[in-house]
Amino acid sequence: MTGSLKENKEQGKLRTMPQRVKSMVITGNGTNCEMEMAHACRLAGSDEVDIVHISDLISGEKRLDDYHFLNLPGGFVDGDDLGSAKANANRLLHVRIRGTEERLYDSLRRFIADGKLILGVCNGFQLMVKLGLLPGFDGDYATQTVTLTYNDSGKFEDRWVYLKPDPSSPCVFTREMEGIYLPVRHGEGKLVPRDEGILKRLHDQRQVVLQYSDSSFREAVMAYPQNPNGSTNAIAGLCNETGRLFGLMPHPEAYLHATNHPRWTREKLPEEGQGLQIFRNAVNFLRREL
Ligand SMILES: NC(=O)CC[C@H](N)C(=O)O
Repeated sequence: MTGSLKENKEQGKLRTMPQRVKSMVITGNGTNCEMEMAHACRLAGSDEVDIVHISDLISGEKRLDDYHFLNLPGGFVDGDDLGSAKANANRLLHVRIRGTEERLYDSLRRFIADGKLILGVCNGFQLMVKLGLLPGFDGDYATQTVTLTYNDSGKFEDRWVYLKPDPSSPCVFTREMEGIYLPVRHGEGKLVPRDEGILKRLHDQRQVVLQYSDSSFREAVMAYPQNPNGSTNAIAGLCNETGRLFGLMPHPEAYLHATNHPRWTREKLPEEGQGLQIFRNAVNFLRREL
């Protein structure tokens, strides 16, 4: 990380070379969107992208410290037993890295303290919430204050949704983005805060990054099917206070190219899918800031 900075300082100038951005995509135990996440990171310009099995983090073979951008993909980790991502959250919280006293969670805390970026999609968002990484009030990441639970419809929802971003949110991933159209595919996407105070704080601190909306992207919508799960205040995505941790139920890695769009043969669409901008914002931010 400091290599290029040091080299450039030695040449008597501040960094002129762009920082090399290394991305990790965690997989294993039922994750199934890791290839698409890795593809999105590569298209966004990440210099290195590794798909890493969680067992290789536990064994110490791979280290979070060696990366800048952590991707937590969608899927069915541990078969959704005990509630989506709950068992995996406990794994991260309590399992120690082999031969050390450090838990995976400790390395995650260091990753966050270093100002790096984490993106959780669907099952990855569920993991962040159950770990307390989101909304992560006051950096108290071990306390869970919101959950993602069963859709009001009582069934798995697989549809495209309209999303309204909050332009005043500190989220680095959605900068310059207006209305976004992306697919959801989940059984447990309804966001429920612990109490009214938590909900108020989420809105006051502009941590509600995305809301399910009408097709003009103007109004947040509580009604089904635009709001596919009955999520409180139509919340589809949250960031932490710094905007560097972001989780969302819809899948940005599933709309990288026009041909991913359900009506691509009938509508005139830009060649690039809207989801890619989320990854590009992350990579560009890391190049600038780290
Ligand atoms: N696509 C996903 O990541 C799904 C997450 C989780 N298995 C659910 O159904 O809610």
